[in-house]
Amino acid sequence: MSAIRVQGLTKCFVVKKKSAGFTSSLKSLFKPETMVKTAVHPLDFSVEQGETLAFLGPNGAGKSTTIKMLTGILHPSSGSAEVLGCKPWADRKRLAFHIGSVFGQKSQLWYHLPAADSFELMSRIYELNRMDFAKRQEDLVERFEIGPYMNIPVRKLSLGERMRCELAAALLHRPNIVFLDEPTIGLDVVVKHKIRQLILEMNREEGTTVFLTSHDSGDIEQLCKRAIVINHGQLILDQDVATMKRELLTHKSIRLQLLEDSEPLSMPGVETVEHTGQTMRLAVDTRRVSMEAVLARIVAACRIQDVTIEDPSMEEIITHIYARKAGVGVL
Ligand SMILES: Nc1ncnc2c1ncn2[C@@H]1O[C@H](COP(=O)(O)OP(=O)(O)OP(=O)(O)O)[C@@H](O)[C@H]1O
Repeated sequence: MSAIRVQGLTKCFVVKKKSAGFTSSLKSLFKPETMVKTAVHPLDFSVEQGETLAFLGPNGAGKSTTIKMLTGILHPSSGSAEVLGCKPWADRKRLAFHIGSVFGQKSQLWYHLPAADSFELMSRIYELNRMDFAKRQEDLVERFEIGPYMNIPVRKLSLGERMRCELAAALLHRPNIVFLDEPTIGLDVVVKHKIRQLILEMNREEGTTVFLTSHDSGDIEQLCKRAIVINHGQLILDQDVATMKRELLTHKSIRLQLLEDSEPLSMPGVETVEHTGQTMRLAVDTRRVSMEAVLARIVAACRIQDVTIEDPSMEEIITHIYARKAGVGVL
């Protein structure tokens, strides 16, 4: 059975037109002119129960608007959506018992209360049986290793500690689907890894469907089997992540800050994009050379002060998708 089925889903907003100049601004204050902005064009896709889907797109592409329609927060302008057999905006309350959500930039835990109090309140909201709640909480606390933080006000926790509590809270009522919006944003590498492991574990063991938005290609590669890319509210790619990785996530960028001037690095599969004094930027074609080999070569050839490794930006990936559709190579 499909966990999510979307057909011709659209969302338009009526927005005020911005006028330039003092007179026009004054006029629009009394008689505002409006225009219709289409945030989501007719969108069609479905997600199977237990799937792990990355829902991607650049800023303003329409991801949050789509998630808001799928969780019942927004009514669509047209089209239909079924989430676990419910029409989200009509059955919002019923659906809330079966879905969970984590928004990396927003907390669903009460900020001034310890997480334990939020868990208690949520158990009442979700009408959990006392015994089930106690057992589930114990399991999640152990699994997410959040025992030491449960009785500290959430505002005093580090971002990583809070995110583990957030995720555990979202899973308290055993949701069939979790909507994760940038769940690892701002976290360090170790905590990111831990959070990803926990999400995968829940997907494997409880069959939880994962609907993820992220700008972090590590989240996409490690968590999801399938990716949908939208741009300007339109679906432009629906493909498995392994293929996407092979075809689109093929380049990494290495930025180096050196302690002393060095010769340009010459290596097959590595292009020096920028080299001024002690800064260097390299583009690595990971199909031709492994990052391990490139980093080993850099360490042998240069004295490094700092190194940053970046994945292609969402904008670069989108340019590539369009170019590929048009039959032009870009990378
Ligand atoms: N309530 C609203 N009123 C008017 N326009 C809106 C409203 N909500 C969203 N939009 C517009 O709809 C478009 C899609 O926004 P949305 O927040 O869905 O994008 P997004 O893909 O989630 O972006 P981001 O990655 O930056 O969060 C944007 O152009 C945005 O300005």
